[in-house]
Amino acid sequence: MPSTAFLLAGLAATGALASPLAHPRVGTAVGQSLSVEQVRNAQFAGRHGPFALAKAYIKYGAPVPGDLSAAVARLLQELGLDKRATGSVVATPAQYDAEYLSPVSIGTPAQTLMLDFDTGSSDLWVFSSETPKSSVQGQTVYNPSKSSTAKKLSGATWKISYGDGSSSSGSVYTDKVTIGGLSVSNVAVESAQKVSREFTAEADLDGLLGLAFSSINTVQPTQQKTFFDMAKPSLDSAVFTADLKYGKAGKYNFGYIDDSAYNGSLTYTAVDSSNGWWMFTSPGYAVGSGTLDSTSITGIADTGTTLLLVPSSVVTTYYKQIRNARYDSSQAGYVFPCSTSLPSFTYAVGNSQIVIPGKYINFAPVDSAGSSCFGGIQSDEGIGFSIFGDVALKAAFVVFDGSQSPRLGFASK
Ligand SMILES: CSc1ccc(CNCCO)cc1
Repeated sequence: MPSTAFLLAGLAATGALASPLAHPRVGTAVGQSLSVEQVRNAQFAGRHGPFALAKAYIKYGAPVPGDLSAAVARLLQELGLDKRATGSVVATPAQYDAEYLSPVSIGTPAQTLMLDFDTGSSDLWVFSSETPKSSVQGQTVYNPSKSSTAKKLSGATWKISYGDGSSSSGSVYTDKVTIGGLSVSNVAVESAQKVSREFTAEADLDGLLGLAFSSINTVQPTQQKTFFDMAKPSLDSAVFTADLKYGKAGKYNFGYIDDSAYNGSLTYTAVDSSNGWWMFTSPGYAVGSGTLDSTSITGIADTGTTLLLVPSSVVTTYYKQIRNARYDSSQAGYVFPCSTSLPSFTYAVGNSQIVIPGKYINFAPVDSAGSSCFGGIQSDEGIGFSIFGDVALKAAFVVFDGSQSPRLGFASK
């Protein structure tokens, strides 16, 4: 939270604390008389006593008394003039864009870990000094005992399982967390005392940073807020954006929308957050240059899932267009020759459309021979809803709007 003095100085600089009447326009001298017209200072932050009083203290370099400072801080908040913070951080793809990792600094002095920002879950958990050594194979660990700002959340525990069968659990600390210049104090940092083998195998992944809704955070007995929810009060705008890319680094921004990062305009669509996810309904889809099929697809925007998982009927329609594509039961998914030129897949968002280029849908070879490749579009069978994972999201600039009525914005890029 910027200091009151900082914010006041900022207001003063913008002229918001200046007189309501400013920039007198010098009249014309006629004979001996001179008329001076005064104009209203549109930037004046209104008639607020505390600002006027504080201005006098600032003008004469006197310290602003505590209660005046508190009155000013309250006024700044009421006027929404206290929001200044934003953040921006790179998102680097692991091999085959399986996941995207971003540097996150935790504690004092900073301990920087590479975390997977996951809009499909709501726990910030890390490999730590409490993770069994046998389960740590290359990861960087967070050591709370080396952070002067770490506080043990006494009696708190967490335990999470993910859709891909992986899991982790442990104890909880609160500490300062900084992402791309945006620092938030007292964020719940969940220390892993157990991790499943899938996480041990991901040497470059030091933990997850959940960006779904805090209602599905797993900390007990007292549920904790996500980093985004903790950051919201100081953000310019209650949003974060995901700009993931095919085979190269993308970006997560917090608190603002970079209008230079996308083409055309953003199309917003309603979110059902009742299950804690960024769930929305796409009104239709198309394969290649085909016409839009008005089969709607309801799913979650999930940066922590690699693939696009949709209803089997949609999957069949897509792979029917590809000669030599087949369902390989040993891989539990559709595969095709790696040399195949794949059709695009389009998903509608409101009245607009996001086109996933065919090459994004060649996920990875299924064997070292590299002859057969695994599709980036697979079935959502058994999940209960679809998942717009990285294969879908990296074709768009996505706004996660966490205001009073959460919504998602999509634009092509
Ligand atoms: C083992 S690497 C890993 C990365 C992200 C996640 C969270 N989302 C997955 C979809 O269930 C789980 C495991």
